[in-house]
Amino acid sequence: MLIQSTLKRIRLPVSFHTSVVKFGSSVRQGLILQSVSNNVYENLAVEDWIHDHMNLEEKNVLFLWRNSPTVVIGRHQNPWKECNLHLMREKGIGLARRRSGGGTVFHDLGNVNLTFFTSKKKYDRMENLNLVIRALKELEPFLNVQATQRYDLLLDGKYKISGTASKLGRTVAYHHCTLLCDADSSILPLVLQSPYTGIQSNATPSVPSLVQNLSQAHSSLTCETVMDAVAKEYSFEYDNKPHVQVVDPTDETIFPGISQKKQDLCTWEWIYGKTPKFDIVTSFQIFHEDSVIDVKLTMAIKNGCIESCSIVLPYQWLSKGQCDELQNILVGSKFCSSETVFLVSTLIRTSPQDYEVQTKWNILCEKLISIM
Ligand SMILES: Nc1ncnc2c1ncn2[C@@H]1O[C@H](COP(=O)(O)OC(=O)CCCC[C@@H]2CCSS2)[C@@H](O)[C@H]1O
Repeated sequence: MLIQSTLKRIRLPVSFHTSVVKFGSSVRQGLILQSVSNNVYENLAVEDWIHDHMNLEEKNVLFLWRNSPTVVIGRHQNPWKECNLHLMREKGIGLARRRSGGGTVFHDLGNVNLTFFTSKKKYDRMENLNLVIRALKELEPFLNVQATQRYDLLLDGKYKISGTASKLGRTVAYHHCTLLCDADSSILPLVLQSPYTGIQSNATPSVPSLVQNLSQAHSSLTCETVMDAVAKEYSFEYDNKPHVQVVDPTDETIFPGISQKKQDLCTWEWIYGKTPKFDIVTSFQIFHEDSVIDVKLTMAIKNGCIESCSIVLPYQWLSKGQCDELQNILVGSKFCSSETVFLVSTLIRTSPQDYEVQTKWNILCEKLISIM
């Protein structure tokens, strides 16, 4: 049966079989899946699942998905360098690290994501982007949209409407790209602007651009019309009737083992801990009881954990021993505000009833968590 050649290691349930059969038995097959979920971790888990389990030798897959407001960083990026984590927490905007490389983008329900899965041999980003351009031109024939050498899509030669990233496995590959249709363009530049200074890192930097929504150019270009048009063009490419299979990424009967994949993508160890090793070299001032204290902070952070920490300040303000106590408690801990608050409050509780020292540790703790 066809399904046996479709799947390498797993068995798909009946609902999937039916849709697969619908696409006939020709060698060129294109399956279109659309997620019902707006949860970034669930959608990234679908990508992982298809990458790990589907046989893409005789079948290409297009996955369409949208997320609630989230910043998505590349595999080798530093979130503290790429975005404003405080603003994101304040606004309830999530953070996800994807498996592919490249830069940082903002997603919300006005942004469509397209993932093109193929065998490694058939992987061709320009072909996919040309398909997207054709789809957009079906909707608005005079739309001025071009692909660049770095696989961005530009509107009117100037405004980025799509960014690309990809993952090449041993035999399979995927190319995924965004399409800004009607995203929140006022928050986008604010969340992608890091307020933190003094980060020294070799992590992949993003390449900022001027962005625009497609709906701003033509009100007809909404997420729905654009997704439909891309699905139509993709079907046309594979001589299929346009048929989009709606999938639920939490359905273990369709995607066995997917909840574990989602869990992996949600962990602190993946999102923050995978940040390439970096240093923070910075200085700041503390205003305390009519005096100004100059503080120099140097930290090395590896796997998201503080490997070394040096706080240099006038010892008349905080003795060397008290300063060392603070440094020592931080070394080995996560570079994370909740962990730092917990550790400093533990330090305060175990110390003698010295109110002045407790206040000073608290002030330093506030400064530290402001950069986390
Ligand atoms: N949603 C979206 N679409 C297009 N461009 C964006 C978007 N958000 C931000 N930007 C702009 O791109 C740069 C970063 O460009 P840069 O080239 O550095 O990175 C990318 O493009 C990565 C694209 C990843 C696509 C994946 C597909 C599914 S999961 S995420 C950023 O500073 C903004 O100026």
